[in-house]
Amino acid sequence: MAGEGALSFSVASVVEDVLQQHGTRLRDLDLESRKAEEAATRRYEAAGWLRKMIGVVAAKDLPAEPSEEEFRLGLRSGIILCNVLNKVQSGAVPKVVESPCDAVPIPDGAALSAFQYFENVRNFLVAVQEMGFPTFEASDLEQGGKSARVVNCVLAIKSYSEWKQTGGNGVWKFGGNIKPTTTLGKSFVRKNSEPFSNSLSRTSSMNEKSLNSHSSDLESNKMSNSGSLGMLVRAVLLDKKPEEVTTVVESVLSKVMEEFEHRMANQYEQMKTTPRDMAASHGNKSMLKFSSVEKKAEDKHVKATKQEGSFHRNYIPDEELKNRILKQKTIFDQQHMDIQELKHTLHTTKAGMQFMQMKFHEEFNNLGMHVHGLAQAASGYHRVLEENRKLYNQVQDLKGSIRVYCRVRPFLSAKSNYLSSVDHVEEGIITINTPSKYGKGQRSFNFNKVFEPSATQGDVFSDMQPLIRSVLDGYNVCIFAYGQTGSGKTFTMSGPREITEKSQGVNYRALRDLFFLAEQRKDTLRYDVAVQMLEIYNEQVRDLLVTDGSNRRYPLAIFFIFLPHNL
Ligand SMILES: Nc1ncnc2c1ncn2[C@@H]1O[C@H](COP(=O)(O)OP(=O)(O)OP(=O)(O)O)[C@@H](O)[C@H]1O
Repeated sequence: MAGEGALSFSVASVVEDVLQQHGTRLRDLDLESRKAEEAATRRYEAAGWLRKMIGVVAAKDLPAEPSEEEFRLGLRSGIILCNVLNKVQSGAVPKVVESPCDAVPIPDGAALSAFQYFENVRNFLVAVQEMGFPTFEASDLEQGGKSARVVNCVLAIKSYSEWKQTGGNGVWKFGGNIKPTTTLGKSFVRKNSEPFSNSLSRTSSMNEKSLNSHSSDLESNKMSNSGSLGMLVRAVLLDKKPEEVTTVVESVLSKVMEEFEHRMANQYEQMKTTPRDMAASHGNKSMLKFSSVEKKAEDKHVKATKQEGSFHRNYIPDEELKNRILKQKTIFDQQHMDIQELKHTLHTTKAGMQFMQMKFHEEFNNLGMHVHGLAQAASGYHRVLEENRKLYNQVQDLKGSIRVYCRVRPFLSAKSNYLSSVDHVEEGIITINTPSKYGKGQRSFNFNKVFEPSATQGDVFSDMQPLIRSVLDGYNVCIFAYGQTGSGKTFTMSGPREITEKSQGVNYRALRDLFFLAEQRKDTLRYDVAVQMLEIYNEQVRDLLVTDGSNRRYPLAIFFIFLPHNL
């Protein structure tokens, strides 16, 4: 269809232009003879088709190639026309009056009976008009020289019949008009259809030219153009010298090519415009139902066709248009499905988020309750701890604010054979053998605890250790050693000359415990540690940690010792 549309321009008019350029005798050409030839071709086609439709016998009055007069006489009874129309559209003419004396030919020029005239031809014309075909006047069959409109009407019926035989797909077109598939509306009737009448008077207006050149159907137009073109070419070449023929032919061909390209460009532009219009209407209202969009596109197309009467509009391929609409519908449906799927996903995600938010709040509340419980437990723990400390220190008090321990130093290696004055040790009581003038005597002394010579440094410190904790709880504690020279005071408090971890005395062990406990409690308590070291010797007190090098001694009279006591 597109190809036909592109090539459907009047080739004759193009040739005409070329001939005018070459100064030929175009104006002298016999236009009338050309018209007559064209009319004859169309008439033969109409007659041939009518004969074919009703059979040679029934069409005996209509020759295969009738003159204009033979054509008129063959059809004026209306019988052939009515029968053919009924074959094309069953029951189109309800009643057909056959000739009263069929065997007797009707004399030329003899008028038919009024009965036949009005019944057949009028019924035929009414039916034709109702079906939307180009019609003619009944008098056209009574007067000579008016058969062109009759021919046009017959060819229109022929075109419709062929369209129906091919399946009746899409819309039926004839002479630039669109005929609906179901009903044939009166709005498509054209009464003054002179085929190819203006093929040689080419105008600058594309629309006018289209209307003129397509007043008959496309096929007949092609044939007419072919015949006309042949005549033109022959006429031109007859009075041309042989050397001029090449130039003229070249000009004709180049002009035809130029016109062809021009028409192709126009056709292409229109094909681009139509989908763009549809796309615009689809794009702006993409969410509307497709049916309404389709209807709008159809309406727009029909309106444009009616208003503009553009030939090219009619040649927009219907199948291609349908395919495009179907394709766009498929894309639209797919996008609609995608949107639905996205909506579903969004809904699911939203529900998931809400569920997670609810869970989060639930767990956050649980955590808060748990933390609250822990805080209460911690508060209780601190109360219990405080109670524990009090009880602990009370135990230390009960053990005695002043405790006196006795440690018996073992014999030094050089005096290992000596006899010990200690008789025995029992439950904090040490019994000493004391010589007297009355014989050997014994004296016993009570202590909080008596450490025998076998007691280790660790054994001695184990009884001091609870007091170290009381220091960190705010109690004052004093631990000192008392005894004669060489009895082991330094050994007990510090250790031997070479100190190991095992031989460390009370001072090292007490300080280690103090720092260990301070480290344990660093999250809740902070301790400041200060050291002072004094020597009391020969009734003199000496500061052992002075850093200025002085060796000052203080009289013992001003020195007081405060014993550890519960504050
Ligand atoms: N429990 C003990 N086990 C083994 N050796 C000990 C013990 N106690 C003391 N000694 C040893 O006895 C010696 C004297 O001890 P130490 O120097 O401690 O006595 P001291 O009381 O400090 O004397 P001073 O008052 O003269 O300073 C040292 O050689 C020490 O190693």
